[in-house]
Amino acid sequence: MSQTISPSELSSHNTVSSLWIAIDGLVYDLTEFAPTHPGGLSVLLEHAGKDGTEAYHAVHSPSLLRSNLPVSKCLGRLSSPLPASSPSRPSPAPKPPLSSLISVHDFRQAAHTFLPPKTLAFVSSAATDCHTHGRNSSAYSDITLRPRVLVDVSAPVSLETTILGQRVASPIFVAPTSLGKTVHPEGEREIARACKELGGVAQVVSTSASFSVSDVVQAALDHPFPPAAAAGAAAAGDPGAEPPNVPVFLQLYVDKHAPNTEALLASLTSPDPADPAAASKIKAVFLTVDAPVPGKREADERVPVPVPTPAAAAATTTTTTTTSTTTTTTPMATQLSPTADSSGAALGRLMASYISPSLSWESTVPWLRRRLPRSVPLVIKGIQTAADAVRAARAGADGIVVSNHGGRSLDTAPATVLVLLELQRCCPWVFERLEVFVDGGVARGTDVFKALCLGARGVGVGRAVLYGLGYGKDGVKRVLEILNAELVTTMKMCGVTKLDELHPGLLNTRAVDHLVPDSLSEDHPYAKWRRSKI
Ligand SMILES: Cc1cc2nc3c(=O)[nH]c(=O)nc-3n(C[C@H](O)[C@H](O)[C@H](O)COP(=O)(O)O)c2cc1C
Repeated sequence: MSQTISPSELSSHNTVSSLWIAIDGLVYDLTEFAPTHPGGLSVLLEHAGKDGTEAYHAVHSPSLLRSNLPVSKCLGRLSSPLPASSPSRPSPAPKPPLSSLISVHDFRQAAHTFLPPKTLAFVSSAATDCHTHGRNSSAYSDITLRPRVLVDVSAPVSLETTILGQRVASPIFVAPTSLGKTVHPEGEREIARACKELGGVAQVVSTSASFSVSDVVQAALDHPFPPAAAAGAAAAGDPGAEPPNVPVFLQLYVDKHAPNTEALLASLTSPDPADPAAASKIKAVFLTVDAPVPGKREADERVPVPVPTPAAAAATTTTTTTTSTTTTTTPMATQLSPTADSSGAALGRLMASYISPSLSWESTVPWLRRRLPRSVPLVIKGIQTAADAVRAARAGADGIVVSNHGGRSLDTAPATVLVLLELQRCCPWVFERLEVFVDGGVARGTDVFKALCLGARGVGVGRAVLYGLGYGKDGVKRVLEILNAELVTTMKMCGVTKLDELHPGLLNTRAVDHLVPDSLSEDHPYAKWRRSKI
């Protein structure tokens, strides 16, 4: 790597057959890697022969290059720095003070005022007409509570429980979401710090996160214990008291190129003698199965693809890849302009190009089970029918997440709380065999309460956490604290002070019962399949 490379030499390697990019003053040969780049080849082509530093850091962690590319692909140092561009980004709108936000809805509204348009569209959008997205939430309000009164609820409520054998501070967990850096420069690492400060909230880290799961675990390990937990241990006079747990799970998208996934799992699960934490880096794997192809999220597709100003265009052709734009402040969006196609420019779709569409019960689940130590539970995320919950149990999964990707994958798929009811009706034994989780549309402590009453072991929150992340770790903490506090209030109002006292009898589901399938049959109850007529 002693070689120095001039800007003019760099600029001559700007094609698919020879694709070099400078990042942080070093020149990388990405020719072989480019076709498998998760964000697509065309993003790299935009930066080919140029300085991609800013675009790279907008979405990736500093360590990602080092961990994914052979050392030999770092060709040398750029002989002279490329002139810095002067992007004309509008300054972000001021944020309402954090202390003024007292509900998840407040956070959502606030995010609409300050997140850049492309980021907001990516985070908030859902598939096509957004029916499922809306019903995920509205189905919770159709289920009513049956409070018990004149019950002594003076005892403090502890939300501590276990998820997949891990001690957690709350049954509410952080659902996996991709590209955290589009919301906050520290992305998923900042979420990890918030989870630790809350005493060990479980966090599922996406394969498409801006930071690797190892980086996220490290951020949590490096972050100080919450003062309350430290004080509690000291007050108990127990120096050996267990520190707050760091329950980080990996959400897995299987790569079209299976060896990439195998290498990822091997690196995260095999004990590394030089790194005692390595063996415990991931406490479970959540295999996502509800997005074999990307959903059609029109709000995300529609946000205008930024058109570089003439000045910026000139700058990009001669010196730098950091385009200034007239329409957006999102660095990620500026990277993606050339990749917009006849379907639009959705970040979700562009990021999903590496995900394998050929997973199956027969091959994928046993293949994955063989690649994971027995101590690492396997959870299937994206179950939407009782029949598939049964398949997951029979395939040897340790858990399932009833999920429709927050309504981002297939519109008019059922609201997730209705699927929980379907499981209760058609295969109640699944709750004994597996840990059942649910996510989608959770915005209130009453929603969490209802899901727990229906047998959920934990309840995931996606967008709400990202809206909180707009304020960094304190925002994430506040979102989760609000939900925890609302859950405790609901429990006490319903005459309950312990999580294991929650049961379906605290709910009235009659308004939705007619929507819940009543059989495991794969057939329609009366419409007949006449294949010959098709
Ligand atoms: C911006 C965004 C990115 C997401 N990325 C992923 C992902 O990479 N992997 C995954 O399994 N689910 C992903 N999801 C789905 C969430 O894990 C979760 O199922 C969903 O957000 C729950 O619905 P909610 O947002 O209404 O809480 C994503 C959701 C959002 C909003």
